[in-house]
Amino acid sequence: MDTNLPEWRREGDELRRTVTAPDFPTAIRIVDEIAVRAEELNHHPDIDIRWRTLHLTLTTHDAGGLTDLDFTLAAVIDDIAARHGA
Ligand SMILES: C[C@H](O)[C@H](O)[C@H]1CNC2=NC(N)=NC(=O)C2=N1
Repeated sequence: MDTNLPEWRREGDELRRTVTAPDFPTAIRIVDEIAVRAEELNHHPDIDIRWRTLHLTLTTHDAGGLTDLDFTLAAVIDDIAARHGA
């Protein structure tokens, strides 16, 4: 990555990251915290929940590609995940 986001991979116009939480309730708490911050930023990830594993995809639909908001939200998600031991 060209930014300091080693957990994320770039696939076309998207950033993707997998988060593995310690257990399912923690995974849901992570999603809930992401939801709060996503609303504040008015920027929303696609989230696929599989037991304690979250597959997150970021892109800016309005722009048809990646913008600063995607990289900002990626860093926010990294912080939330780290605080939950994920
Ligand atoms: C109208 C509103 O600002 C847009 O629909 C926002 C909402 N959240 C969004 N989230 C994401 N990931 N991409 C967008 O383009 C986007 N657009």
